[in-house]
Amino acid sequence: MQTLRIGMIGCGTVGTGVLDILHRQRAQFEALGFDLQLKGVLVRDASKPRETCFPNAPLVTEKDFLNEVDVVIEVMGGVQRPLDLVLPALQAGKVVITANKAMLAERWTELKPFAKTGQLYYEAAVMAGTPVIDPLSGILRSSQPIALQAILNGTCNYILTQMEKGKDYQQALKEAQDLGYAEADPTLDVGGFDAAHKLTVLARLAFDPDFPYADVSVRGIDTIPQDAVRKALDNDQRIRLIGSIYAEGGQWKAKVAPRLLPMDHPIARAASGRNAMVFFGDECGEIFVAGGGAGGAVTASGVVGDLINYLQGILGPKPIALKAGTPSDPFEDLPEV
Ligand SMILES: NC(=O)C1=CN([C@@H]2O[C@H](COP(=O)(O)OP(=O)(O)OC[C@H]3O[C@@H](n4cnc5c(N)ncnc54)[C@H](OP(=O)(O)O)[C@@H]3O)[C@@H](O)[C@H]2O)C=CC1
Ligand SMILES: N[C@@H](CC=O)C(=O)O
Repeated sequence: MQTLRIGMIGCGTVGTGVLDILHRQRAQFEALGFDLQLKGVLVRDASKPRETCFPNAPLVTEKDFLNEVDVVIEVMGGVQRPLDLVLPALQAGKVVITANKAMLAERWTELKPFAKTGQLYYEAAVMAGTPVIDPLSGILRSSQPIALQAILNGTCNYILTQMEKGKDYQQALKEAQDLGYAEADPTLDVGGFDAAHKLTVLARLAFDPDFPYADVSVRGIDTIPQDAVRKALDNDQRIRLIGSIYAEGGQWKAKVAPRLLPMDHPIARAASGRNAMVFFGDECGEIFVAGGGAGGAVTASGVVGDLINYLQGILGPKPIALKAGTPSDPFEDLPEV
């Protein structure tokens, strides 16, 4: 049995879920030949009560234990602070698993070299535990990508679904926060920026490794009136916040915007709080993936899935450049709201 020393940064909605899975799945890690040792869990307030089944989780407020681990799991959030914590670990040759799409999108210059070496794992950063990074960096690479369209933010999908049921925007946002879906700053969700972070991660992974976050055109749902949501329903349509990547003039483009979707559109059927993605590839055709996109347990399952991949000898996803091919606008018939 090989000992694997783990250090975790953050123990909130996602971190608590990670601790639970690490405890519940310990037989699986042993079956893979690993004895996992949790050396520390960095938090702001170690005395705060936390609901986790992990016995005696070593909660600390000092980062020194990170020098003594093999794998760092970052589920804290933010941009500069987590980057300052994970970069030394990556530079020391350690593996980093993160759910932090804001850090990935905004500080790619520093992180990309470690994505290239396969030290950086980030399945949970996009669509939580619903697998998209894994297939896009694996089996779907055999196809020339044409376009991608997706619901990438669980909070917005929850809010819009609840507004369809007549609930007020503020009440629906409060519920999404209570469910653990929203970011610490919910402006990131409703303003479309969280979806833009995730779209950037996807764009770099499957289309252009250097796609700039600043090039994503972003609109959110914070100005969508209840009337518009109702009117769409009356016409057998739904308003959803859609992220899209497509080719135009020989270049990849990325856009986040609220759009009108026919009720029977595959991604319009994603239930309250869930995410969905359609990927169009020349050879594979249309591939549809849907599932939980926010919340503690499902996101934690993506994080621990990365750990299991690492333990099985699978490297983190490597970004590869693919030429923008056939000009495509899969949204011709999905008007912006
Ligand atoms: N919630 C979700 O559905 C999803 C979240 N993510 C990403 O996962 C990450 C974590 O999200 P989530 O769990 O919801 O966030 P939470 O706000 O619930 O948890 C954040 C954790 O980080 C700790 N923390 C925050 N700042 C500091 C600091 N300066 N020093 C030490 N510890 C700190 C907090 O400590 P304390 O507990 O003491 O306050 C807390 O344990 C984010 O990057 C988010 O974008 C990704 C996919 C889905
Ligand atoms: N705030 C995010 C959480 C997961 O990434 C969302 O609502 O989708």
